[in-house]
Amino acid sequence: MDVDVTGVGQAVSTGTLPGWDRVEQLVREAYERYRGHDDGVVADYIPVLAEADPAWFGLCVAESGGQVHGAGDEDVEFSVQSISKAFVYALVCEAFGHQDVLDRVGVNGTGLPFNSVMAIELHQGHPMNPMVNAGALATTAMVPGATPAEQWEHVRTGLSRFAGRQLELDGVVYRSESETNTRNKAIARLLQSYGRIEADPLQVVDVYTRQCALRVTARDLAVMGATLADGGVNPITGERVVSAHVCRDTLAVLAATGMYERSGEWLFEIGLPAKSGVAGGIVAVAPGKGAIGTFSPPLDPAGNSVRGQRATAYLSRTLGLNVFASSVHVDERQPATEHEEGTA
Ligand SMILES: NC(=O)CC[C@H](N)C(=O)O
Repeated sequence: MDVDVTGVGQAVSTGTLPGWDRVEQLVREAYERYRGHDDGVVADYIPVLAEADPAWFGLCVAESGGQVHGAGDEDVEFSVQSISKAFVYALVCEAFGHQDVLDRVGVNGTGLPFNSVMAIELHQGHPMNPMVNAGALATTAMVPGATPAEQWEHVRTGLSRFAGRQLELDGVVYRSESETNTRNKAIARLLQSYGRIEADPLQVVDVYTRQCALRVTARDLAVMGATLADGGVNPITGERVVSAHVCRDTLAVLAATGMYERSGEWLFEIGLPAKSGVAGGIVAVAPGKGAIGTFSPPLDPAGNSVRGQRATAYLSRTLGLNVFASSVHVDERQPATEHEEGTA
């Protein structure tokens, strides 16, 4: 609803920050601004990911009220990869309460790459947080289900409820990663050796590999993120997926660790809990307001999409989303951040 709250005949959207009344325009602007940027490298350690078109670029903003605004390749499907870690973590917290997961997995950054084995050794087998592979494997091991097939179904239906549509496995990505994921198998065995997982490590890796191969779009990511922003209620379907408490905990973990070893810089500049995946997706969540989903395959050395980071930084500033900003006004004079300029 638009009402005149300015007294001078200017319509302002209610219940949101000033930038939201031109969100449609800003999404298009972000697309135009970054579509020509071609820095970054498409991931190839999962062989099939190397076939992605480096020009793909889609973005989408989903508001808590259910409005969705997209641009570019917003409906191109890609594998969710590590972004699944955030939502599986939420599902496991919903099932067991966060304390159990906190004790087993932790919430502190490792300062090391997402697939680091050294990080596990440095912390006596503690996986440290659910957003690196060790912690994600320990989290997936906790997913409810009597068999790996039941656990996989719990993950697939759970992530589908976040997205508000049935998500499907990308069989090609699943097989490609299954044939090459010796490192994740080693990480799972290492966790087993430290008594951190009791289930069969290879079966845990298999469920984890499937969860990473679920197909999503930038639009799905925006809706999934907006469900976390909304305290666990999907803004499109109206379904409660997880509790508000679980959302709060998940967003705190994302703020601390979601962008790998660049999480501190990201939070400092962009001020939003976020999660990235090596296929090129990023979801960034503005609690109580909505979420931004982006997709573009070329990555920086930490594994975060280059165009996705820049577009999210731009939208965070222009929509006034930084969670640490005290003002409810979007400061037009606020300079562009290094992430937007590509100098970060
Ligand atoms: N950062 C990522 O997206 C990594 C996910 C990938 N499936 C892996 O385990 O290596």
